[in-house]
Amino acid sequence: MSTKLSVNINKIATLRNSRGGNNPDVVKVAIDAQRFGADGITVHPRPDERHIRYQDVRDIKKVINTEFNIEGNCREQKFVDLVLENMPDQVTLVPDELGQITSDHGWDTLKNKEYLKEMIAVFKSAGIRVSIFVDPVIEMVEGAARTGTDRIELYTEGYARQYASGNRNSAITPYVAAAKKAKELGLGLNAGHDLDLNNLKFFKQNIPWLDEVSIGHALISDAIYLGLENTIQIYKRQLAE
Ligand SMILES: CC(=O)[C@@H](O)[C@H](O)COP(=O)(O)O
Ligand SMILES: NCC(=O)COP(=O)(O)O
Repeated sequence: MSTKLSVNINKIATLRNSRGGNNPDVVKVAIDAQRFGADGITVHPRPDERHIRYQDVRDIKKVINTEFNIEGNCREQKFVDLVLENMPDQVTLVPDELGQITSDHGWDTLKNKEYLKEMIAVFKSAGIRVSIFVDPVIEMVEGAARTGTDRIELYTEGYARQYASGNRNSAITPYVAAAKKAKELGLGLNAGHDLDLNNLKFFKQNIPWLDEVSIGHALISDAIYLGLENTIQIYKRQLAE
């Protein structure tokens, strides 16, 4: 089964915002990343617009010819409105608290079951595929299945940290178990956060039915040395059967 690579371009916007102009141009990068082989573009407009701005989402939507994935916290009505206005292929719901430096946990799908059911229904009724950000915990995957979500996105920072410390077999174990449970329950399966050129191939080899990975920070960092086209092609080769 092929696994799609969705390139998260948040960090292009970080660089652009650091000088106040429009260089690098996030719309041009979205066009080129797709031309270079990305199967999708992911953006994560945060409430403080530290990188991707709400207007970027509108501008990028116009140039999408692959898949568009918008990530964010549906507790922000502004985010919900932005998603419904721009109708991406997928929305990924992430339980970020304000002021987090990055996303660092999945949903408690047991405590938030009714809330998630309500919000997922809003997007699904608009025809948008829904994925929810989940830790690799069996009970959380089972809870996700009860919310009506189409997919889960396994939060992979824990895997990346353990892999980097040399414990790749213990790193992958909870993710394989969670992925098997998701498959058993009929959930689509995405993964993301801190995936990189070192750890991606092993993750895919152990979870071959993975639908999509969304990768940003490491991929954009690698592109500084290797070039964006070359980097996207190298990442895609890590996902090849
Ligand atoms: C949800 C997740 O883990 C990432 O997609 C997130 O978009 C990273 O956000 P930053 O780019 O703001 O670190
Ligand atoms: N959902 C994960 C994502 O879009 C990118 O995360 P990262 O590769 O920037 O850590």
